[in-house]
Amino acid sequence: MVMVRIFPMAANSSLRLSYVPSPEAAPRCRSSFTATRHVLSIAPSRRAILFHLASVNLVDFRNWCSDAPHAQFFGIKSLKLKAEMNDVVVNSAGNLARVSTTVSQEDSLDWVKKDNRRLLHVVYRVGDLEKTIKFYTECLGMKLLRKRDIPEERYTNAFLGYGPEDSHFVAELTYNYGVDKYDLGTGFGHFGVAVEDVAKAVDLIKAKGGKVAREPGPVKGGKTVIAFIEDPDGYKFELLERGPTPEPLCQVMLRVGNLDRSIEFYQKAFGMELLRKRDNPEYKYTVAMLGYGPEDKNAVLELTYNYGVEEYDNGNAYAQIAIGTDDVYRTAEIIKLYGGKVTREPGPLPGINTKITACMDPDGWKVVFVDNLDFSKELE
Ligand SMILES: C[C@@H](O)C(=O)SC[C@H](NC(=O)CC[C@H](N)C(=O)O)C(=O)NCC(=O)O
Repeated sequence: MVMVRIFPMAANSSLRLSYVPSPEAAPRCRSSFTATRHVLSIAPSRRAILFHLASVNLVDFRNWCSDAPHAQFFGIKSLKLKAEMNDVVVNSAGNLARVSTTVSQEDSLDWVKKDNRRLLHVVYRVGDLEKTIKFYTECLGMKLLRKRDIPEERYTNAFLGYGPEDSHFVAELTYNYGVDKYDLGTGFGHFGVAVEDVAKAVDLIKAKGGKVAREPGPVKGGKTVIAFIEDPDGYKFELLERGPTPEPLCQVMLRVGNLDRSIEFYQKAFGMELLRKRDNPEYKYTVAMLGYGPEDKNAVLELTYNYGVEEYDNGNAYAQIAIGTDDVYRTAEIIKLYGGKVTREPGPLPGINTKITACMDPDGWKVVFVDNLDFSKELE
């Protein structure tokens, strides 16, 4: 049996809820912690089902908590956890509608590593959607995956890439009605596209009338053959010569003012792995590759530090990277724990219902975390 305390909340009709296991339930849980704490010690996928897939009926939640097979989760692991769920809101229909958590740094590092994270898409603004779609499909060999028009918000999105969105990193172009020009700023670097033959790719792009900003040849200070081209809005694409890869759209390069600060933030707050760091003193810059898996199979973030440059203008053209997570609520708490600025509190997007949370990295680059299950529903 589980005792439930319900506290009316002053500001709205929601109720604040606190679960306290009864004396009989406590031994089964092997600790005297409250059931609210225990909930945080269960596998993220189960929590996701509980709190984030949909609103959960209060009776089902109570039954779930007192159900013997789940009680195994309430054991030793929960003793180690300092995490505490501090606010469960029950809406007027009796459904659990929102959960906010407080987590320790120690636990958060473990959790983010286990979360199912992947770079989903990079979002940026373009002045002429059809022109860009033509350029990406004809010059870069991308496919137009989907398009959505949101007339009430006066914008259209087009998703382009080298494979389906459920398994590939893709470009999400945004066209805002009537806006044909954006400021790229100085902080945005480029997108990376892996090709097997850079010279051949450049020839094709030239034949199609595309702009080549840097002819094919080994990168300065290295061996990889690269070239730079520009799309119709001036976004740079670095073509990188590599063998066949499942993820040709492979990099987003952003400039940062303090590389070690960024690496720490991306590792701790976003759970990314530092895949490699390379200093190029001859050309006075250092790059760090960060992501959720090896570079040959996954898209990565390339953060570049130019010696002595601590600030950039981020412009208004590049928007953000979206990352999948099993739990936007916990993600937001962890970002805050490491000093990240959450610019959109976790919760469902009006109209779409996909749960997201947004934040800024230390240089003001926006990152959005998207609920994995909601995202797959969006793609259905
Ligand atoms: C292989 C991989 O490491 C690269 O391609 S790095 C590309 C290189 N990057 C930079 O120079 C970054 C610093 C630069 N000042 C900036 O802020 O963009 C690059 O662009 N090389 C140019 C070249 O012609 O080789």
